[in-house]
Amino acid sequence: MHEANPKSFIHLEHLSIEFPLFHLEHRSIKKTLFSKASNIVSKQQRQHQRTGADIVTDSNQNVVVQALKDINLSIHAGERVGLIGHNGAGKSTLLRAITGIYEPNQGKIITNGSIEALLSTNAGMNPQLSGRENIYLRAKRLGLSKKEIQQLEKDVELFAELNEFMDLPIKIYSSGMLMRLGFGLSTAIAPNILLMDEWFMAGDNSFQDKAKQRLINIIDKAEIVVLTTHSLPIIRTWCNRIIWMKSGQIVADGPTDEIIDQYQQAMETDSIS
Ligand SMILES: Nc1ncnc2c1ncn2[C@@H]1O[C@H](COP(=O)(O)OP(=O)(O)OP(=O)(O)O)[C@@H](O)[C@H]1O
Repeated sequence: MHEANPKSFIHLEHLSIEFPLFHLEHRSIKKTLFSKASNIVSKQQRQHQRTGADIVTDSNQNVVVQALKDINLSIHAGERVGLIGHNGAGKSTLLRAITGIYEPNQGKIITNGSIEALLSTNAGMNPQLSGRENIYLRAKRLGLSKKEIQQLEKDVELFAELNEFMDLPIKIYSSGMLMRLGFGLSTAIAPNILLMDEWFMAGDNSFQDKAKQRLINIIDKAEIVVLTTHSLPIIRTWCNRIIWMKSGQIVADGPTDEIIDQYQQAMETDSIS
């Protein structure tokens, strides 16, 4: 396990993110949407296992999805955080906000330490460029030296096993080939802060084993890990802190066993009520 370095942190203050639904401007569509939404909400008010964020109108009368609502949170070096909650609770949005993909509507995101996000297989890659050129592109963004670039290229090439396809544009790759390249690139250099949206594993069995080993390697080296998953065994194995989200807000935050117990109790109560 990596030794805790007090320098890495994630600090979120009053973070809110809304997604405008521009195509829903027409009055009748809004009306239909809200009559449906209010029915769903009233049915689900007692339930923890709802789906999706709240849909509201903002002060300018635009229809928006409230993906995150006033999140206050600090994560420090040594923490392995699992984000849990229903589909659409805001887990991925939270990770994307930390990486800087989404701008906050309100609040602040302050981070310290290099960040790598395993969110999608082709994030940050240019489809017109070859696999090799995409490696150079990433290396340039990371500001690597000539020697480091050579190491990165060798490492990713060996891992991805794309042979002559390495020099062809990635737009012609199959999804499994893209996964090999994207995963190889994202896991080549251990970041201080590792963010993972579910555990992505694909391809044949030998690829899965290799991928798992690579993932374990960067998890061990990272000072902070934040991952979203619906798998409680994965969370129990890897996380020392759980943040339980519901409709864009934090419901509970604490040590893994404590929060998982609360979560399971809530699920049982819902299923028998
Ligand atoms: N680009 C977008 N435009 C509009 N709404 C969006 C957009 N991205 C996400 N949302 C909405 O924001 C809410 C939160 O989504 P998010 O992907 O963060 O949920 P999640 O907790 O990761 O869900 P899951 O467990 O299903 O992956 C959902 O209601 C989703 O529909």
